[in-house]
Amino acid sequence: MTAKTPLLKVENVGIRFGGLKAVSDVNLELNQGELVGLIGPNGAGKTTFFNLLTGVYVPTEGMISLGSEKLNGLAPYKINQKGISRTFQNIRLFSDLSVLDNVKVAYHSLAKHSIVSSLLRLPSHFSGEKEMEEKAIEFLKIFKLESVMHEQAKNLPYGQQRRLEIARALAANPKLLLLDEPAAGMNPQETEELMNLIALIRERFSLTILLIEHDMLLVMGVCERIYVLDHGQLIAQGNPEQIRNNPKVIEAYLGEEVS
Ligand SMILES: Nc1ncnc2c1ncn2[C@@H]1O[C@H](COP(=O)(O)OP(=O)(O)OP(=O)(O)O)[C@@H](O)[C@H]1O
Repeated sequence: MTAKTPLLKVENVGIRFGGLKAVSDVNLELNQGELVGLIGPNGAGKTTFFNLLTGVYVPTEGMISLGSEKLNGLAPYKINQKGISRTFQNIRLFSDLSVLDNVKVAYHSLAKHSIVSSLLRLPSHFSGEKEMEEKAIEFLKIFKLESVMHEQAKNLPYGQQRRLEIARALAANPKLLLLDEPAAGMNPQETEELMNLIALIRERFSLTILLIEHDMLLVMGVCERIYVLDHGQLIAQGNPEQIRNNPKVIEAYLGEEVS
């Protein structure tokens, strides 16, 4: 990939559900290392767009590429292996497992030791497990979850569950991280901590991040560029200042109080 090749390229992508065009003719590019927002009113198609990027839905039109690889039609686990990870609007954790095991499970798909060595309990199985546990604990430190690593995930306060979800997504070592409303349900202090965490992980893991979020303080505070969806179509793109002052965006979404 040359410096000019975008990490993610989305060309004229759309999907139809019966008569509804949930996403239509979307063009979007993300460069390596960018932190970009995706905003829009309820039902605009934002989560559907993430589902298209991650292979949950196959586009009925257009092309999605990660670097030089086409992603259309690949199964979600393949797309994950190629470097796209996501979090969900409604938290999806293994609620009865410990915090540590939630991260270890995410590592398993990448583990070097083979199924055969695991089944036969060969030395390589144990060294692989140990390495995985050490890595998982390192992660939990970054997310300030080390002190609760033996708690069941379901017993964590909401803000910590959100952080654990991001930690799990990162365990797959993605190039591109898709965050679907990570601040939903958080109080202002948790949201601010999350903002700092997003900036930190972007630096630390050389990530590219696409962020769906309704909290405008968060979006405007961390994103370099923002795309705006309305009724499945992109109606604007630009830096936070341009988006804040765009009349179409104000009318469709932001309302006059934000301008
Ligand atoms: N599998 C599906 N079958 C039919 N319609 C769907 C399906 N998935 C999404 N839709 C429709 O597509 C449109 C876009 O929904 P989507 O959830 O992507 O919006 P959103 O921008 O993420 O909204 P919100 O901010 O409320 O999460 C909605 O009208 C929704 O009902």
